[in-house]
Amino acid sequence: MKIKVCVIGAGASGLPAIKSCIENGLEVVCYERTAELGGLWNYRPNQKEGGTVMASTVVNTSKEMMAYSDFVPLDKLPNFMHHSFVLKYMKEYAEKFDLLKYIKFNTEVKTIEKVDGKWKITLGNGRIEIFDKIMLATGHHSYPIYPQFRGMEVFKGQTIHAHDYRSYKGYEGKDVFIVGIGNSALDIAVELSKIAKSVTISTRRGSWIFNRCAAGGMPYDIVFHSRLYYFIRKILPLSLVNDFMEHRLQQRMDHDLFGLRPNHRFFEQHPTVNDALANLLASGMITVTEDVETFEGNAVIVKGGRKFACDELILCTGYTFSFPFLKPQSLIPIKVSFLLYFN
Ligand SMILES: NC(=O)C1=CN([C@@H]2O[C@H](COP(=O)(O)OP(=O)(O)OC[C@H]3O[C@@H](n4cnc5c(N)ncnc54)[C@H](OP(=O)(O)O)[C@@H]3O)[C@@H](O)[C@H]2O)C=CC1
Repeated sequence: MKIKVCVIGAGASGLPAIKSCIENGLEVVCYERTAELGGLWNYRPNQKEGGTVMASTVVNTSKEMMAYSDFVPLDKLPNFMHHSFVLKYMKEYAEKFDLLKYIKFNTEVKTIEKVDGKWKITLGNGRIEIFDKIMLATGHHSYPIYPQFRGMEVFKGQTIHAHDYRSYKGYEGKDVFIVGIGNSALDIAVELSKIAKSVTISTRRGSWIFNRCAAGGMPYDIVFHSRLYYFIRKILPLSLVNDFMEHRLQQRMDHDLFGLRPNHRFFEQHPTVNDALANLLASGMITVTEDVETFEGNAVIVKGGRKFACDELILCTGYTFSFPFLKPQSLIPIKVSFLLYFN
């Protein structure tokens, strides 16, 4: 008898998971909560639950590095794709390998329990299904982290998390204050710098800012995975490789001048990728400042005492993992979310 596998989520991971099951002779069913595949890449402006990209998102991994190894993206596609191209690519992948027939759309998984060594799945419509194995492919951009800052209760402006940001509309002429310096923060800051009255980014420890392309226009992530780079990283001490990278980044933008230099070395953290920030800092359209200290009615005060007018506070403070449908939650212990990527 065939092993019965349930894949939950028809996004970037769910699709190849279905394909692998078929290739390995397993019986597979995929449950997808929404009406379309693509997960995060399925842009839904009015989406509240789950995650979705913003209207202008261009992925910061090159198509050469993010592609499925068995489905090469078309040459005519740009190296760094707008989210609509990413979604189209995923749809073509699903069609090419005939995956759609395994996906039950508009089907939410309510609970997953382990009963007598099998997985009991209760669906939104109350139906119960039993599987031998499950694969969770539900993404990790659904549960935003909301930091609590001192004095936040007196703030009279509007507060949202990057999770709920879709486009620049509504921010025209506003004083915008952004917390965090990850990729969400910089994509939003760059977009709003063109239309807002002011855009300030607050960071508690800075970041190395990296460009999509290396000198000569080759995507950096391809250069990094070349044999030459692997060789260099193997023979040289990491501190020297860090020195080299940091020197290159300093040549593009002085991280000290703009208060961006972090305590960590380049290869110690996920880098922030942004091509426009350097110019916008140099032209005063974006300001970088210290960590938040407290709030006033329509202002944010940062450590050291500087005060910034603020109508719109955007928390770009990242995400946590959660699998609320697991009963009990301890079925997958989450100690450090980072581990889930690698284990
Ligand atoms: N164009 C693209 O391809 C995009 C890709 N992404 C990806 O999505 C993922 C999520 O990105 P993102 O949403 O930026 O989240 P990240 O987790 O990458 O960044 C969160 C930021 O918030 C800061 N932060 C967290 N908590 C606090 C706090 N209490 N006070 C002050 N600062 C805080 C962090 O600072 P600290 O470092 O000090 O912890 C960090 O700067 C990443 O993998 C990113 O690469 C996101 C947007 C666009």
